[in-house]
Amino acid sequence: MERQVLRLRQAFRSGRSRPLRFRLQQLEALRRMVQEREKEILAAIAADLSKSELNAYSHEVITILGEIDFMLGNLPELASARPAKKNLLTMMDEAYVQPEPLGVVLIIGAWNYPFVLTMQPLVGAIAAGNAAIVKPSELSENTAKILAELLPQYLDQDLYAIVNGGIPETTELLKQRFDHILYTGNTAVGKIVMEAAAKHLTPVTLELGGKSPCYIDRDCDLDVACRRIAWGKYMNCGQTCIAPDYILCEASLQNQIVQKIKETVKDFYGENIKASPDYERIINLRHFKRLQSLLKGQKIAFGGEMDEATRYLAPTILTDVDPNSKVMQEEIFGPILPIVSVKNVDEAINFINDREKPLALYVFSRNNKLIKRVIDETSSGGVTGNDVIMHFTVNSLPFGGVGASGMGAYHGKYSFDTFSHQRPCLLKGLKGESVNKLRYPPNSESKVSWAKFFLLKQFNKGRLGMLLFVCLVAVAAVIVKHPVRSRNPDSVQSSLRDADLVDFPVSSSPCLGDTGVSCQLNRQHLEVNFLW
Ligand SMILES: NC(=O)C1=CN([C@@H]2O[C@H](COP(=O)(O)OP(=O)(O)OC[C@H]3O[C@@H](n4cnc5c(N)ncnc54)[C@H](O)[C@@H]3O)[C@@H](O)[C@H]2O)C=CC1
Ligand SMILES: CCCCCCCCCC(=O)O
Repeated sequence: MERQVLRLRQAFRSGRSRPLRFRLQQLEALRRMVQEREKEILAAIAADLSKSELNAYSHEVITILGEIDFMLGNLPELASARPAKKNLLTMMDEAYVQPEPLGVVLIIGAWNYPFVLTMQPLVGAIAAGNAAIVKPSELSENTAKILAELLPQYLDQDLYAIVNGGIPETTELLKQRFDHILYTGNTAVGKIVMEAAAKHLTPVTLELGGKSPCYIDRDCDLDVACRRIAWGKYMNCGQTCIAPDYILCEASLQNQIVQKIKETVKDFYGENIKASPDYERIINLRHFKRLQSLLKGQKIAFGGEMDEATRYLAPTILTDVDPNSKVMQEEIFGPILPIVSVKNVDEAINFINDREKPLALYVFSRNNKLIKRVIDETSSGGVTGNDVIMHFTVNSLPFGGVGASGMGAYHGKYSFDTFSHQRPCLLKGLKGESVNKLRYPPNSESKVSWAKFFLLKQFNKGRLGMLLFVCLVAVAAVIVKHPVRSRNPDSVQSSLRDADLVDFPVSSSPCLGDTGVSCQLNRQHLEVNFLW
């Protein structure tokens, strides 16, 4: 492992990953991989999640193609230096922010969208000019295997590597020094990752989970709301980090919601859900049993059927759910939808704020003011009003959690920024020492006062006037000493060129007190000297 990281670091040090042309070429190669090997990729995802290839395409492949296209189209702009605003002391200098790659980054993915959760960060890492190690989840073993096979065929092997394995391999990997780690997965492992990263002071992006609430207001089109919620909850068999975890609504809406979701499920998956190519299975027996245990003691208003052999768990709705029950204590990550009743929106807001900050928050209402109010008075990684999941698909929005649901964000420009250092650059000339005396010892009241003028823009009218006056005196002095012979601009210039050094010890002037300013005009330029 150590040698592998070293190999990548050496390749990064060679500077190969930095030129824009190289990054674009690698991104194009990645796009070629997705297009040319689409069948194998879809088959792997499908096998891991008992998913149709059509769903594998629309849940995963499409996102990656979109992300690559975004980067190819926007990289020149994202990677270019941005001019920075200057202060009075640096106005003659060059100031800009230059994004630079971080170095060797580690991407640890989860199993539920095994292609998206590893490849989307990789697109950002390549775009930003880094070397990267990708560690797919061992639970989605087919995707992990196909990635290990395909990536070296398309990408630079010394800069981008796949490491496969489970906890021992990841533990070993985490001992190495990286320049950034982006981890997707559960909160408990997130803490392990962060602890390991801390040993090297490695910054982390943690894409974690949580219970994403979904509030349905009384003033709402319930048909539309229930259709959208059913889509987001039951897609990938509920194994989506931003799936609506539970519904909050007034008790009177409960039965209608159950009825409408029930009808939608029939529309989506037909009478025989088990036979639907659009309905997936639970990833493994451990998760199946965990979900089974969440149903104990609950009122199942719809669904609940299961088959351990195939890890089938039907789309399920629980009603009158006690907020203290187990199903409301942990992220469900399965096709179980509890409904918790609240009296009104105030109680819903309090309910949300009494718990950990979720990864996503959903609000359904005809009343935009109510939606805005819920957004203003709560916190979550992301929000979608009158829909679910969809904020994930907008790559101009940062995707990430807050508090217990994670830290940092990615997608589109935010991926590029996550894997870049925004390096501040200030380029000065070697002239202007007279102004620089302001910051050199010994310090004085007068220097501090000038520093305030230059850096805090605390204009003191007298001081500003004095500065203008000094400049005027300087120009006047030149003219007196070397009268302009004609109005021809060329001769004015030659008069200035010929000028000897003109020196005005203005500080000695009684009217200027301790200003400490003198003016000099030499052959090249007028220089105001600060004699602090
Ligand atoms: N915020 C987001 O974008 C997403 C968050 N998630 C969250 O991820 C969770 C589901 O994923 P998991 O079951 O955690 O996926 P997982 O079991 O695939 O684990 C994630 C990664 O952590 C590694 N790992 C596991 N145990 C480890 C340990 N002890 N030390 C070091 N590495 C270890 C695994 O090898 C894997 O690569 C849910 O909570 C879900 O909400 C899932 C997808 C997206
Ligand atoms: C058009 C639908 C695309 C949905 C993709 C959702 C993947 C999110 C990853 C996650 O939340 O676990």
